[in-house]
Amino acid sequence: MRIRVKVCCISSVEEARMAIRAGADALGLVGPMPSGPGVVADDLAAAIVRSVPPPIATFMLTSETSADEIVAHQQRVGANTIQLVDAVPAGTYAQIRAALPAVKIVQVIHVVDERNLAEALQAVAEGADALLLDSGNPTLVIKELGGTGRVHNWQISRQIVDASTVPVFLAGGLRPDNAREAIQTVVPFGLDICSGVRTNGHLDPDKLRAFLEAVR
Ligand SMILES: O=C(O)c1ccccc1N[C@@H]1O[C@H](COP(=O)(O)O)[C@@H](O)[C@H]1O
Repeated sequence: MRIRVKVCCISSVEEARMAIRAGADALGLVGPMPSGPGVVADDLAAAIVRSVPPPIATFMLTSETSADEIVAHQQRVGANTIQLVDAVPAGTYAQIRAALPAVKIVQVIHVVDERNLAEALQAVAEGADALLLDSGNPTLVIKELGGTGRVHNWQISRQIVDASTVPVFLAGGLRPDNAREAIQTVVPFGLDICSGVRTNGHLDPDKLRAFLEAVR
């Protein structure tokens, strides 16, 4: 199966073009977050979304947890996919779907221990279109909701992939030199990458090429 690649933390129309030229299937735009290096303002995210041609998917990362705020965020940015980087109350997906029927919902699970398997299956049961397994720590006073550059326990991620009935993306500390091992260990639907293809915060065409070569 062809592994899908989502290039996250896109911060300009030029970076979006570079990622698409290199072979990205999806782009990530990081909204306001309690921490992390990849945040872009909503108006810039909206301009990037408008520049992206089909069939490339645009994922809007949101740390909002109420349906009204999540819907308002999507309406400012216009992305076709919402990536929820924090846990949301039961019933939130249904409320989002009622307001935005054409928009896909991806739930992030921050993988720490075996308890995350139940959390992942609950998100699937609630109707998430896909899962994304990352390495944040939402229990910190200042929440870490992604963009950590750290890998997590891939054996737990593999258990989630095996149990999930929806596609699962793997994120967290992925780089050109660990991408193949990640695919072999976790067998995800796709990989999601931010810091591993950047140099001094900028998307690096050489690292991006090396990553895509390693993956495909
Ligand atoms: O990048 C950020 O600033 C960020 C902040 C809060 C939530 C998510 C964020 N980025 C996402 O984190 C993954 C993993 O990043 P990395 O590859 O470990 O650096 C990234 O793919 C984005 O989806």
